[in-house]
Amino acid sequence: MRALNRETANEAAGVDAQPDGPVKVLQIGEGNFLRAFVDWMLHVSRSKGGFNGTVAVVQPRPTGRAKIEQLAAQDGLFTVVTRGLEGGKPVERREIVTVIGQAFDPYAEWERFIALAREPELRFIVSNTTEAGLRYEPGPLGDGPIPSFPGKAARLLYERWRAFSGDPRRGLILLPCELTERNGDVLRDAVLRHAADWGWPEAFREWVAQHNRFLNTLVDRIVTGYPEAEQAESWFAAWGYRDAMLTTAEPYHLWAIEGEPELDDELGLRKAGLNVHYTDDLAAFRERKVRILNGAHTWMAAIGLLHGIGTVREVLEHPALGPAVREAVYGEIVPAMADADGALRAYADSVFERFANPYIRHRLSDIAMNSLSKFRVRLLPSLVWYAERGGRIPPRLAEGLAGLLRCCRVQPDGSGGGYASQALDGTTIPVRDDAGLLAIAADHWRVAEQGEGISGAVRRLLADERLWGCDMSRWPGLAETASAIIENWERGVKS
Ligand SMILES: NC(=O)c1ccc[n+]([C@@H]2O[C@H](COP(=O)([O-])OP(=O)(O)OC[C@H]3O[C@@H](n4cnc5c(N)ncnc54)[C@H](O)[C@@H]3O)[C@@H](O)[C@H]2O)c1
Ligand SMILES: O=P(O)(O)OC[C@@H](O)[C@@H](O)[C@H](O)[C@H](O)CO
Repeated sequence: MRALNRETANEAAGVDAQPDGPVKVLQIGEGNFLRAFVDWMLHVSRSKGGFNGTVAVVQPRPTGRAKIEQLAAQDGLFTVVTRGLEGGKPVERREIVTVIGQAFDPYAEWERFIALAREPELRFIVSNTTEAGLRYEPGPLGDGPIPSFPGKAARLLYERWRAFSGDPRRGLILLPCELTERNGDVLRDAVLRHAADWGWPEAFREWVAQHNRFLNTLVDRIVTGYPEAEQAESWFAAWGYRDAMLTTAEPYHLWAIEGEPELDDELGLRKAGLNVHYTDDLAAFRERKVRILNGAHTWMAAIGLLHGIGTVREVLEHPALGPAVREAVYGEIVPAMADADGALRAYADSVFERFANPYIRHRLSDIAMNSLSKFRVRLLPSLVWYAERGGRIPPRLAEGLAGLLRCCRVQPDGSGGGYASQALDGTTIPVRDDAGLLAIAADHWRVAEQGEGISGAVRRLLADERLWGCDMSRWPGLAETASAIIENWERGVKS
């Protein structure tokens, strides 16, 4: 069977996939989420006469090369299957997204990347590099590729400023989708720091600050990536083409953008009927989503993997872990939020309904990627709320922390840079996280295992501010509670 490309899209699905129109969006990130969220939205808008440009996609890290090459081999096309309940009725929709005009590896074609800055109609940069990628990383400026995402964005803006002689009308709108709090502000600050590090003129920095917009945004859609092989094969047989970039997603989607409604004139998203909000108060959207939905995910990922469980739904159906995650959310996370009222509980109800979507299998191993930085953003603020009040240690949040600490009992996996941990039954779990942070965690466990044992490892880990941005070992009772949970697990007392 033939692979998806312009020709097969036309023959097998009657899709005219000639992405014409100027490059208006540069997308830094080839991941499932951006493709099933931003690209899918722009595709919907374009098909309704809204957005009238194309997207150029590059990957943020060298490791994304295989994906970007696959996307390029498919002429930028990929399929999104939306599955779930809409108004109580099951839906399964297939769409071939046709908005990507080019996909290339910026590490292999750095000049081509820089040349995008000179595209007159370029207007937006969208990104998703996970919370780990949206970070200022000092480094030298050479002629070649810049490793970090903010560094790449800075270099690109500098080129644009030079190419258009600082024309205020050529500034860009940056829409980062990372789940970092005030992601637009973080990106702007990192870009300006790079500009200062690299000795670029004050006039450039002024142009960046005054004529480019770094908008804070909040994204919400459960995107579950490539489905199980059996499901994929049966779809391919029915569709008449194969698609290695296929991704599945739930029907629910929300993009809240801190900016004025007129932004929609260029994107056409709201006009196309998509659930996009332009708002001056992103905080409320963000807090409830990151703490409740993502917090529950991060909690389930570590504990579930340790217990040999593969998906979100299986955690919810587990006799002990299902009630435990609900207790974590309703009993500890919701009460620790600013407006702990009925609306938040209703939101939590809707989140558990989405988790239970019978059509999606959300893999814990996907959710677990970069769990250390996710924990800081998604669960730690709830834990801090209790620590600051000096009350009892919230047992379920402590359990989530214990799960993460135990998952971080890692060793190099022999692949040259990778790390692996072990589930409670001794099965290997690959751990994908920042290599520097994993090396720190591995070291604490290694030292403690020479005599101090689990409680020593936990104390060392909690005291290390490089992992959490604070010293969690100072919170009375936390280390003891987390150690006792891990010791119980190791003794065979499962959650
Ligand atoms: N999948 C979802 O349901 C969903 C929903 C909302 C938000 N998100 C966001 O999307 C991110 C990626 O999820 P995905 O489902 O697309 O996963 P994915 O594995 O398909 O893509 C991950 C992307 O992040 C990049 N990345 C990872 N670590 C990085 C680092 N340290 N520096 C730079 N880039 C890095 C990868 O190169 C890749 O482009 C999540 O962390 C989250 O912030 C995902
Ligand atoms: O995508 P990640 O890896 O940042 O986090 C995993 C999930 O919590 C996340 O993808 C949610 O499904 C998503 O944020 C829902 O909008």
